[in-house]
Amino acid sequence: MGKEADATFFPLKVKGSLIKLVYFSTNGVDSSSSSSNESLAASNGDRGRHVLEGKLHFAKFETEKINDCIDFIRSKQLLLTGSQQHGASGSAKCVIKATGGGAYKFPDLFKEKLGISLDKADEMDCLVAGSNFLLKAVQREAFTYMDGQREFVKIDHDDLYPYLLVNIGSGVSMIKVDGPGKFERVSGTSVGGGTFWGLGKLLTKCKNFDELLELSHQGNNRVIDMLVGDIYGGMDYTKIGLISTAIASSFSKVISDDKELKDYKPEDISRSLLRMISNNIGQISYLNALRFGLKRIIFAGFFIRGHAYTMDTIAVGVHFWSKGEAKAMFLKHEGFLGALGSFMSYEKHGFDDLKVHQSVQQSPAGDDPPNGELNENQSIDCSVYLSQ
Ligand SMILES: Nc1ncnc2c1ncn2[C@@H]1O[C@H](COP(=O)(O)OP(=O)(O)OP(=O)(O)O)[C@@H](O)[C@H]1O
Ligand SMILES: CC(C)(CO)[C@@H](O)C(=O)NCCC(=O)O
Repeated sequence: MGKEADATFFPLKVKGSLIKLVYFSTNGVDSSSSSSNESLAASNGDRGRHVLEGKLHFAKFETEKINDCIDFIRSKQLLLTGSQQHGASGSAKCVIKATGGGAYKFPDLFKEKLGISLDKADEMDCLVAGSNFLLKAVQREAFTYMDGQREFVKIDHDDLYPYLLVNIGSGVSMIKVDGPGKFERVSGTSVGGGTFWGLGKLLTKCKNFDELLELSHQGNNRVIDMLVGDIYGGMDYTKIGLISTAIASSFSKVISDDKELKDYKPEDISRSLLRMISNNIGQISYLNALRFGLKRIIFAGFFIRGHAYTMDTIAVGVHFWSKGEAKAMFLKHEGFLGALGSFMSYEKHGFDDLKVHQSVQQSPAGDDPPNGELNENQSIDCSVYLSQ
């Protein structure tokens, strides 16, 4: 594969099931000598600094295929740093930012195979930095999802905080974000994306996550879940606001069925499981939003995968419990918050010669893939500032 870029900076989020990689490529344009870009630098009080125009790219790899990730880094020649390119610290050893458990697990492998050192960045700091960056800098990033419709939300920068960030990875973290770098992890639950994938794998024999998610499209959870109507002779329980089709108890129908696991369709199991976990996360999130008076709940993490049924369940749950007061929002680059945040942290941790220009535009909206998974192969045009 040919050389992808002249200057790259790439942080990793190496965790539980997936490795996320965000990298910057310039396509060889150093704008410090171009008059139009010089004036851009000057207008930001950054006269004299190199400005690199380029793109942020996003990639993910299953952790068990870490060698694919290493080959990718090698084949794209991601090992050049911007400062090396500019001769500022040509002899500097190559250090990459990494967050999550893998930063603790894989340093030797990266050292041995690529000769690079992993510099650990705090996971929560990175999640919040990544989320704030996306919400503030990237247009057409945050959206609501209702009745099968995605509606992009224009974020007013003066009215962004506070919000609740719910990161649904293997486990779930709920973080009250009050400003740049100002946040508190207020809650969490171990019933998250890993639970869906783990239980789903056991119960359906699916070999990969995409297969399990795909199955949920075709399933019918009523075969597995006990509905209010099953308990109340097909009627709503109007007095407490529960319609007959509401789930009274997830998975409870199987108790009275004289059936074994093999008698249930994997697609029905997958759908019930997805509904149970999404509902539960939606409800705990709403309760935490209520606890702190937050109106905006941003859901991220790779569990979501731009999946219509997942987003619908979460959004409907938040709408239902908050009686329309709180709003669930989703992000296009939902799974890359931590990796993006560690990208931003190059600035804080010794690489103080790197800044991402905030007024980025996204590549044309036409890039959106039709299957609703929006977060991959969606590069973001941006500028990186390098001090001399
Ligand atoms: N291809 C995939 N393989 C495995 N899991 C996937 C895949 N795509 C989506 N997922 C889901 O994403 C979850 C992991 O999400 P993510 O990568 O955001 O979190 P993480 O960083 O591994 O977890 P945590 O934050 O709890 O440490 C999995 O548990 C699974 O539900
Ligand atoms: C442990 C982390 C933060 C690792 O990413 C995540 O998996 C998580 O938030 N789990 C939920 C743990 C809990 O709050 O019960």
